[in-house]
Amino acid sequence: MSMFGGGFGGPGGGPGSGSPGGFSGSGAGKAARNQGLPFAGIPPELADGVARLEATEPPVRPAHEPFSFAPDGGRVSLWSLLSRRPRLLVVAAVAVLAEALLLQSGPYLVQIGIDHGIVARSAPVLVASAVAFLLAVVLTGVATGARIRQSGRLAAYATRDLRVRVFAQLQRMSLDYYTRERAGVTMTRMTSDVEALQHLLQEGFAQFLIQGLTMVVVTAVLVRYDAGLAALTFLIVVPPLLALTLWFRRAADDTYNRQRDSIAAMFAHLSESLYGVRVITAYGQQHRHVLAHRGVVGAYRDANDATGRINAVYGPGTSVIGLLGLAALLWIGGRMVLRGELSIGELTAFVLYLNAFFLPVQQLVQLYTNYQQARAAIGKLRGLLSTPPGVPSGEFDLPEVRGEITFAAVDFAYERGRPVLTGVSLRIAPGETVACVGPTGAGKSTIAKLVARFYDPVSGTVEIDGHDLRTVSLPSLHRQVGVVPQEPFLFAASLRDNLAFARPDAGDAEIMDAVTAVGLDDLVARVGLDGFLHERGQSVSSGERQLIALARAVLAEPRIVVLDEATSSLDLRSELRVEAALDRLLAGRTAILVAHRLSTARRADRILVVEDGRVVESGPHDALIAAGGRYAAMFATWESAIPGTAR
Ligand SMILES: Nc1ncnc2c1ncn2[C@@H]1O[C@H](COP(=O)(O)OP(=O)(O)OP(=O)(O)O)[C@@H](O)[C@H]1O
Repeated sequence: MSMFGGGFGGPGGGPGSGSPGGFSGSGAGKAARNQGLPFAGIPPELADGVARLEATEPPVRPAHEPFSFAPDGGRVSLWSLLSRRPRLLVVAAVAVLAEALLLQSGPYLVQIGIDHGIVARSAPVLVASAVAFLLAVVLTGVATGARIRQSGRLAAYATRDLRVRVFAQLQRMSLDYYTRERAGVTMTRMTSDVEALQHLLQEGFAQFLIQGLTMVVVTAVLVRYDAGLAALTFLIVVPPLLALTLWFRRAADDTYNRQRDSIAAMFAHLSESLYGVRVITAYGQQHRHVLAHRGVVGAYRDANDATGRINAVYGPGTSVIGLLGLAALLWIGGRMVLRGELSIGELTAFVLYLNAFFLPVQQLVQLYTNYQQARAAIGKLRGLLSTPPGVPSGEFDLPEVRGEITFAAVDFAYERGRPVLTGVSLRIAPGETVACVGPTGAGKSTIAKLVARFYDPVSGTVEIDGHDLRTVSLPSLHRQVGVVPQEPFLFAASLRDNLAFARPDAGDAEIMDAVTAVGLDDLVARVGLDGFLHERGQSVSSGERQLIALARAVLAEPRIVVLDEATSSLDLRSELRVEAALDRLLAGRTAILVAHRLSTARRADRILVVEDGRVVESGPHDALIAAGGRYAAMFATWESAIPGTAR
């Protein structure tokens, strides 16, 4: 899009020149005018070309995905994932059934060919059985193709559903979850854990059915050929196989859980190191981090080693049991052929079928490993999905509020036994601006967080216009409470998307109003509304980040503003711009500010001094100065420390 705005602006405006033009002619025209260039408009042949291209595009259905704050419940199983698309499931199951049955016709046709063709010296029977064999091979190929395609689609849908469901749950979780859980662990749930399931769903589900069915069919056929021989063979094979499988299951439970946990630890360390790369580089701690990573990767290696060890026993163990069964069959069956109780064709078919019995056992061993892995992954996902949000949404839709905030005897603690706020009671009138000041760690930000309902009080209530926030629905609350955090977060997206984050439907004119209100016009002129901001806003200055956050809040038009003032100091010009933007944002709104600069606090209607989780003083700047209490002392210290603080 910026190509149109920049590219046609004139000789000086290359695609990278970043003029603010959008696709619309007016935006591009404005850009050109800003540069003092005549705007030639979009050439008609280009516009026609775009129209033709649009006409050939298939209609795009808007994405539909219901979302609510109702707890997920965490019921997730392989069956629940597959059964959400019953039609696809039935088609896949039919393909599996056809494949399994067709696979079993081979040994039977071989037996007919030997006994009734070769031994009976009948060429037509031999040819007929050979043709039938060929046909069975072709049909098996077709059924296998259909099975792979359908089960692949089924797995792709099931994992897509699961990913979206887990993501929705993450959106539902409140801040306490994100404090507790490391980002890397959450990433593992979404990547490695879901992938472990995908593998099983894609191949495992069909293979389980095919191999299971094969075993049932083969058992029936073997019994029909010679019930005694079949019973004897199973007696030799089944008990040791069962014992080995039970041992494997117990051992796998533990080792695969360890594997999941160690992958999560590895991702957690990786993501933290990526986020913290600037600190690591600044303090030259790369080597220490490499060693630490070696530690977590080593734990993952150990877990893989453990799974490898148990697989090294289980896989060959089942093979040996199968081969011993085959040897026993040859010995017993061979003697029966010698005694004339069994034809040579029947023994051949018996041996082939027994082979066909053990092939699935081998496959099932592999699948069982996948299954154990997937079971561990499901356990972890279930844990995440069944975690209720610490701050559940209420039912009541908050109507348009006047903006009165009341704290009634509020106690709060992030961790049990470590109180952060004690007995806080206060009332903020509609339209009033209140600034919280006090020593670091006193609980100022916590008061602000309770107003935005990032957390609930341990006891007491926080109310807006007399409505206890616990009863209020979160979307209706967050529509009316705008939060400007201490460190504004910017997404890797265009400036427009970042500004209009709270109101994606806002038009360019509204966005530009907000931009002008906070004095960000020069940034927009430089990078354009379509200009791309890099991850976490690294490509803009810290003052600009603060102004973008303020413009975002202006555009959201909240009744109540909760603002945690940035502690990073700005140059005088930027600070004055931020202060002016703040005035514009707070005008006519109820506001609670966490003020780290007393220059901000003194301009508020009222100041709350917070110490040790209690409000110890409250009043306008002049009154508190006249009272000569803690605020007056803080202010005197601040004034003497910073020269020229008359502002
Ligand atoms: N998520 C959290 N989990 C546990 N303890 C926390 C959490 N957030 C803050 N705290 C603790 O709660 C206390 C109050 O923190 P708060 O952020 O409200 O202080 P503040 O007055 O805003 O400090 P500052 O001026 O440094 O921002 C501090 O002791 C802090 O260590």
